[in-house]
Amino acid sequence: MESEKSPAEFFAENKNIAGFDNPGKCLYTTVRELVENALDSAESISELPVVEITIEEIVKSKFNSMIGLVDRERVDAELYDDFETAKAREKRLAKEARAQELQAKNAALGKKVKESAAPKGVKGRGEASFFRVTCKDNGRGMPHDDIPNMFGRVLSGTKYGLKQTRGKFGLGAKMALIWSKMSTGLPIEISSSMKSQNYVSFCRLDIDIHRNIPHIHLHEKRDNKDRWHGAEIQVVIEGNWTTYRVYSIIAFPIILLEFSLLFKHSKILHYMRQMAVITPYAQFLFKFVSDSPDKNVTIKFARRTDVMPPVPVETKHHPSSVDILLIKRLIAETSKTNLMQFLQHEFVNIGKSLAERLIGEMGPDFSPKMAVKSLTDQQIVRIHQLFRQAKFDDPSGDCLSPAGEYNLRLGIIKELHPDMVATYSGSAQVFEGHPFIVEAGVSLGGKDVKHGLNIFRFANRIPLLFEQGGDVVTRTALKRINWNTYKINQTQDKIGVFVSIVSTKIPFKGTGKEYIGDDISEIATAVKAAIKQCCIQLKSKIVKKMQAREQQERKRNLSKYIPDAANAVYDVLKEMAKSHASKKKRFAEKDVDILQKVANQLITKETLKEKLTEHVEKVDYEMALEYATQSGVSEEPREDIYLQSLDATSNFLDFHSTTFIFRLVQ
Ligand SMILES: Nc1ncnc2c1ncn2[C@@H]1O[C@H](COP(=O)(O)OP(=O)(O)OP(=O)(O)O)[C@@H](O)[C@H]1O
Repeated sequence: MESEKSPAEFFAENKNIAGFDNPGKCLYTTVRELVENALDSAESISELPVVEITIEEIVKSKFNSMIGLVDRERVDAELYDDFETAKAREKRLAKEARAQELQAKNAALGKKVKESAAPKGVKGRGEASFFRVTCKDNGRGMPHDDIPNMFGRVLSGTKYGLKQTRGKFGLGAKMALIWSKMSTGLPIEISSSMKSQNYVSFCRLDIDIHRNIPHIHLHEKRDNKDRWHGAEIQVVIEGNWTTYRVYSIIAFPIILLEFSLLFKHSKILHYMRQMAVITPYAQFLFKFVSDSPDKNVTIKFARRTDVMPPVPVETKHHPSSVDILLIKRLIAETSKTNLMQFLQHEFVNIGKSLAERLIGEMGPDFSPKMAVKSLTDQQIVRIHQLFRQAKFDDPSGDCLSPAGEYNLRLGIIKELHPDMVATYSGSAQVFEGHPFIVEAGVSLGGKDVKHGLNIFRFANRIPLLFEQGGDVVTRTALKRINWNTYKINQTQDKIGVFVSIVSTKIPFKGTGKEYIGDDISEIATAVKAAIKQCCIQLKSKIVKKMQAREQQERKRNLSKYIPDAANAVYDVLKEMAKSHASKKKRFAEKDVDILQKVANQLITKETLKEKLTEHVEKVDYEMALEYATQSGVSEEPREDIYLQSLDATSNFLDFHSTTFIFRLVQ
């Protein structure tokens, strides 16, 4: 018997496509999807995002009581997959303890800590943990009646226009709901309120996977006393939280180290940190809550700027970017009747005269007035072929919303505290009819940065954390940049490479859409150029720093010899003064003056030391001045200082000088 699969069923069976491959990834992807929806929502109403994410671990017994299942003790232990004999357990624990000790030692010595440091749980599928994930935002909210369909129907509605979006599949929260349905059977809870709405919509629903329709448990309006607007989504899923405070067990004293280890083990925290880099205008509060306090984490990623990139705007398709299916869809959905209007209105960069020329070129079967909906399959193929071969102006990048050089720089400084940073923002370019912009940052030094290359990749302003190896950014940074040329040591220095690509189409590779391939030469070239631009800026800073260091060293070396030199000169003067006193030798008038002062102790060793020190200082100052005038004071490395007001609504008054801006909060 033939049966048809609903889209929801299809994704339930192929959840790896949407990033739900294993419990760890499921928790990660759920958080990601909710955070990205929250940002989209706040940005869509130009509200500076405030996003709160809470992951609450629910132990199995608590979970069972939540669903009304009586917890049963294991009776027949050997029946279970994770059964371990007493001897095997002892062996494993000893091995783990040894590994931890070694780790602590290595970490204390500043050695690289292997990622596998987390103690592995015992083998078996029985390890399931449950998590309540809550994400609250201050965004647009959702219309009361639309909520069930927004969350409970996969692939609902077609997006007609084209624009830069954070999502990869248009599945996001729905996939999280399907996963909760599959792993815990619990519904999703949504609270939402739109601006100036006097009620909060509350909806508890799950999805009828077979019929691909929402199954509503409760949908009601509640009081909105606080005039809140935004959304709060809560879902309970099976997952895995892989952060272990390995060293807290053996009371390792350095908190900072613990923090960096935390980052090492948690993709979610990595993600949050990278999101904070690319979204410095948002405030994130991340909480992990469990029954064991040493596992709990609260991290606030503060907002550092009020400057938000513009909202990406919808654009029409570029003729060289469409395929046959898309042309058919555009024909089916267009409100235009004839071919001429269709070409002019449904694509960018086809004006009236170009439309006429194109139709002429299509052949005698085509005419400007012909009904567009009457085009045959063959005729559509002809149009497609012509679109592929004809020359069109490039699409403009105006519809794109890059992070902005200022924001990228701020983000890097606030999250990594590097010693040096350079950023660059390229102009819009095109691949296969899609505009794209590459922005880059390169930093040196900083907090929680390992030696060598640390690569941070962003696509449409979301961090990409998996499948780094094949990515165009990784490959370019590793293979096509000669770091030595820029006085950067590829293995010794702590190098941060940040590349953000925005486009109406990100050419992701792999089923998980976690990396951008290296095969699109336009993108590869732009990435290389952007990184190089940063390196060039850094090189001049590095050279200046080196010169400054040399100068300092010269001063230090000269100062080192001052006591000896003063002693030697003083001894000579003393001898001369003696000779003068005993009239053994005659001296010139002006020397006599000095020698008398030496004899009368008006010039001492100390005087000489003082004078020499003064001289070294003076020479050093003069050289520094000369150097600064030569290289231009304005080009001196300048560090930005940010003062954050306590009250975001305050008015500012800025004092501008050539070297700083002072902002007064009124
Ligand atoms: N926090 C939120 N605030 C307001 N609307 C939301 C929020 N989360 C989801 N939505 C609405 O629900 C819809 C469905 O969300 P979902 O994540 O399933 O798909 P998507 O956002 O369209 O796709 P993707 O997440 O892959 O970009 C969204 O398009 C949006 O309109």
